[in-house]
Amino acid sequence: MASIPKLNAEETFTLITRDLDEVLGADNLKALIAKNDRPLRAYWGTAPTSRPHIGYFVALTKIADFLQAGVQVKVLLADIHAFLDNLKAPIELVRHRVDFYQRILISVFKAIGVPTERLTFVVGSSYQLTPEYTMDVYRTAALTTEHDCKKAGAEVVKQVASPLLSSMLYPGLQALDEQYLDVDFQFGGVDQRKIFTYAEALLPKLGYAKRSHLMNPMVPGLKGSKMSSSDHGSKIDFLDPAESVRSKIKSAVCEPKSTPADGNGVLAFAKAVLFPVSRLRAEAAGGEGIAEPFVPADAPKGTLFTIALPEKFGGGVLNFAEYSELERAFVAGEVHPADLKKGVADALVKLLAPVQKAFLGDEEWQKVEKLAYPPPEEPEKKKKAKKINPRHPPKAGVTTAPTDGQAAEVSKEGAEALANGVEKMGVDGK
Ligand SMILES: N[C@@H](Cc1ccc(O)cc1)C(=O)O
Repeated sequence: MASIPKLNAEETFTLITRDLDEVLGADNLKALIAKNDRPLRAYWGTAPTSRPHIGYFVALTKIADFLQAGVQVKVLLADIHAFLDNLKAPIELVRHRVDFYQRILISVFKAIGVPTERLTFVVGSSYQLTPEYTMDVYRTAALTTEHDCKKAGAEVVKQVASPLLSSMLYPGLQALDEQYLDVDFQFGGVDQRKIFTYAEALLPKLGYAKRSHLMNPMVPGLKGSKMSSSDHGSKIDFLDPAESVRSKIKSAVCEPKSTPADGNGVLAFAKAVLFPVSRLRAEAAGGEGIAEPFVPADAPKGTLFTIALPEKFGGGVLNFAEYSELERAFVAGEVHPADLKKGVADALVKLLAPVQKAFLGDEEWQKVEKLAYPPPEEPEKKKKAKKINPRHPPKAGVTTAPTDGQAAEVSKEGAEALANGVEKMGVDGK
């Protein structure tokens, strides 16, 4: 990243907050910037659950802005949060995921030109198990109603019919992290908003300072809804091969003349990811520079996104210096959905190429990936292990043969259902 000429207070604030959806506590940040007696400190946290998808580009690109503005940034790999989130994954598995996430995040940061040596990676359990932190978890529990926990976690914590107590602790721990990571602001997607406002109310009650909160917009999934880790058709993973990236974009929702507000996920992705990443690359190349490799070297100066038109329709290239130009042209019907998709797929494939190359050239990382995301058990075997003779159903409270390495208790309802010959099992709530 090219070093930027020293910014004044206003420019610093503008750079820190550009492209964001919302800022809570802006005055506090402005005051710290104006005081200018130490660098600002911030963190972004991620809970290593499912494979990270390309929606993460938004946050990672924004982190590049923070670094450019001189902010010291910590990346929290929130292993305990992943464990708490109704995941039912053993903590050992989560630890492999931490390893996987750290590798992939570093690789993606490098792909977009972020100086990773200026980031500090912190694993949650490295400080969340100390007596001080633990006592603060209890203090938090004693200050928070069940209603407030549920409300705070509604958009973040996995919603299930019968939530585990662990999922209630999740927002409180996230609030405490601001204190223990010693930051001025926490950064995250706008989906974290309810946890952020809860943290603003909680920390002063514990005698700690209220922090500022910066929120990036969410990238809609390719089907027009929020990009979600559990919806495979709507999300593209960082390690998806080029063919799969192309075919997912091809089948994405992209009605002619529609905008992101109408649910056009392809345009929304160009807006939230491709233009900002490209701008970052152009800035790194020295302001006037070209955002190679996304933009061909011979494109006019200032081009951030190009669409190569098919030869059979006359060929040629469309160049865009700003997202608004692309949206205008698309809404005017000057750009066909198929061409937009092709342009977006070309740029994304180029963006992901170095990440895949790094993965394929790193045996250690491949081993970690297998440990972090073991292939699902064969359905045949699973069925066998779970089979219980309905003539001799286990009694309530009796432990059955474990199916996934953990002892499973049969609930009263489950035992009754079995005794009645009902198929559904009440084993361990699964
Ligand atoms: N809640 C964040 C993860 C996170 C966990 C702990 C934190 O302190 C911060 C962030 C997510 O949805 O991914």
